[in-house]
Amino acid sequence: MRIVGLTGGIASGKSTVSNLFKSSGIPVVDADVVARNVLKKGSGGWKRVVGAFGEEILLPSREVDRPKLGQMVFSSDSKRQLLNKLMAPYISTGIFWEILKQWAKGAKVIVVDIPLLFEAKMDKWTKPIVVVWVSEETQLKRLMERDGLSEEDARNRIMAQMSLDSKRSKADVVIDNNGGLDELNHQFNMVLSEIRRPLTWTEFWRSRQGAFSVLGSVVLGVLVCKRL
Ligand SMILES: CC(C)(COP(=O)(O)OP(=O)(O)OC[C@H]1O[C@@H](n2cnc3c(N)ncnc32)[C@H](O)[C@@H]1O)[C@@H](O)C(=O)NCCC(=O)NCCS
Ligand SMILES: Nc1ncnc2c1ncn2[C@@H]1O[C@H](COP(=O)(O)OP(=O)(O)OP(=O)(O)O)[C@@H](O)[C@H]1O
Repeated sequence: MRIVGLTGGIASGKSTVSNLFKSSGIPVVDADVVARNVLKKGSGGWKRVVGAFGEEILLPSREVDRPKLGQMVFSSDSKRQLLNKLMAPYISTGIFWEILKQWAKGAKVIVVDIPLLFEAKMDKWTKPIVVVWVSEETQLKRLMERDGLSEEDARNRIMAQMSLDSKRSKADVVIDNNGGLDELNHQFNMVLSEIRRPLTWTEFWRSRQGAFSVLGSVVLGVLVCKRL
């Protein structure tokens, strides 16, 4: 199985690119969705986070007040590091299960959309790594517009991540998303053909088909040996 890493910065366009992959029939594991499930009321992650940050981060429904928690962690490095530490094991386990589900379904190529792929050192599990890059100016503008944030809040969120230029330097494939959606589509089609190229042998052995081939060969080998 080929596990493509999709990353970038906040509001650089990862979800937009993820949706293009999904429309092309490629399954996507979304780390933000996994992280949201980790914070659902009553879950193990919720208990740890509420234990550390206190009940003031809860809404009357006892769900986490995400904008409030966001405000706290994106304006304090130590609080953000604490949240990352508490949630990381749940998020990585959640991502692992989602990948396993796709493996069991027989997917040959999957995309994992992880905003903090490099920061969380998960990059070694994915190949190739696609970085959706935009200039700081575009990033700030799109983030403020999409989330209705002040410039200060938007800058705090951008500063909480590794710079997009550093991420670009670690990428196997870069999508420059400064232009419009037509331009993005054009680049995406090139990335898609790269990602759909035949699996390498290593990728094949990692797929469900590869594992069954190994199992089949072993069973056949044993049966042949028994007859000798
Ligand atoms: C702080 C929280 C509650 C804010 O929730 P909110 O709904 O406002 O934002 P959302 O979850 O949609 O995240 C939006 C974007 O913020 C960025 N971001 C989220 N968490 C972090 C973080 N800890 N450090 C840096 N950037 C982050 C990502 O680019 C993400 O795509 C939430 O982001 C969270 O639980 N973060 C910790 C979990 C995490 O690390 N998520 C990233 C997945 S790898
Ligand atoms: N090429 C583009 N032209 C114009 N707007 C775009 C383009 N690509 C993305 N956008 C817009 O920019 C905003 C951010 O994009 P998107 O939500 O895909 O980013 P993201 O990287 O997934 O963000 P996050 O890290 O917060 O999940 C959205 O409002 C989206 O519609």
